[in-house]
Amino acid sequence: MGLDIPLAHSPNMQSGNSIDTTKLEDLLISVVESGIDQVPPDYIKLPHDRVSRSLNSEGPQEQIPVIDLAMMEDGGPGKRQVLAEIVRACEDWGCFHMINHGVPAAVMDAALDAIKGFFALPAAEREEYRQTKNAGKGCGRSYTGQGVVRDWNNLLILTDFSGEEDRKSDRGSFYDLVLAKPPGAQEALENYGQSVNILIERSFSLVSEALGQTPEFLTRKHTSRFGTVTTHYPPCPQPDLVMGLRPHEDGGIFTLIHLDEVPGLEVLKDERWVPVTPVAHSFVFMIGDLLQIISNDRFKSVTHRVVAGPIARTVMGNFAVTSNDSVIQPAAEFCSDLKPPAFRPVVFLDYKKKLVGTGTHSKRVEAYRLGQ
Ligand SMILES: O=C(O)CCC(=O)C(=O)O
Ligand SMILES: [Fe+2]
Repeated sequence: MGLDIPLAHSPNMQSGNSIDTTKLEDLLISVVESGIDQVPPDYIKLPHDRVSRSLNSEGPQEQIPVIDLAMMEDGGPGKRQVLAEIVRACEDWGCFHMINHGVPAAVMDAALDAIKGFFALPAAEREEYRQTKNAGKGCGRSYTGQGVVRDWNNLLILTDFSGEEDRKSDRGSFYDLVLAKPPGAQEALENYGQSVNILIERSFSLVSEALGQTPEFLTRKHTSRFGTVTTHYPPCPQPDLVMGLRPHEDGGIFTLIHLDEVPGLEVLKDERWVPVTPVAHSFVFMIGDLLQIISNDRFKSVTHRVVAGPIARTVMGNFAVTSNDSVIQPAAEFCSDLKPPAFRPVVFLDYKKKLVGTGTHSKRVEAYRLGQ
């Protein structure tokens, strides 16, 4: 979202033109359901953009850290320990599994079941939720644009991140998309939004403290907002030719990814791709680009990708962002004579418009580095 939506996938922002590409073609999921034993040419990546198995098959497989927020409950020492673990995970990995985070397992299950239920609807019913031109919500695909090799996924965008205007918070609903199908979906998603919102606020505080600041540090400077983009990866007959989701960093402050039980997510560590083993009812916390800028490179956004596989996979990405007019720049607290600001300021709305690379990966945040 990613944004490209957030951060990684914003279709409107990616296209840079006014062609309503989402209306011109069938959804990938519908193509797959029609019965194929070969992937369509539009999805075949150039060899250097494919999954290179040899890179991650050597040596013992490391795992991203698992951090248990329940350890904070007894007060002082527990909280210090959790914060120390968060600092270490953010510095070493840029991500970690967060468990016992307060979002009830039943709420997580109901929301993910609603999204899976949507993707299991008859094709004609899914079409009612197709993303249309100038609406950054609904069912579509990531990384539109001419000449772009598609990624092996479909999105269901619940929050419209593409607008020039910030969404009003008084609508009584967490999400822009109203999902009437399958039955009960909207209620499940509203419950989810309410619970995840609390965890997002808590995470803003934890990250602030992990950076050695007060719990309000980030939200005093940057209004907290969050939105949800769900991604479905249909079963793929030739996974080695495609990419579920290309390498990218999320363009928000941080992301909480809610995985199902099917593997596929990989994070880049020390130039090696490390598969993330799903942990039931965890959220995978990932540092986004804005936090890298604000922390002046102390916490770096994590590069990640998704490999396709023979089994369908569905995830919910919860993107912590800020208001469109928020100016993102290295905070004075992280700058000194020895460590001058590494990035020039950028307004969040402008950052969102910055395209993610269409082929070989390059970090978006580097475009704002000073002295380049
Ligand atoms: O599918 C996943 O595990 C990750 C999705 C992702 O990276 C994104 O939506 O930005
Ligand atoms: Fe992402």
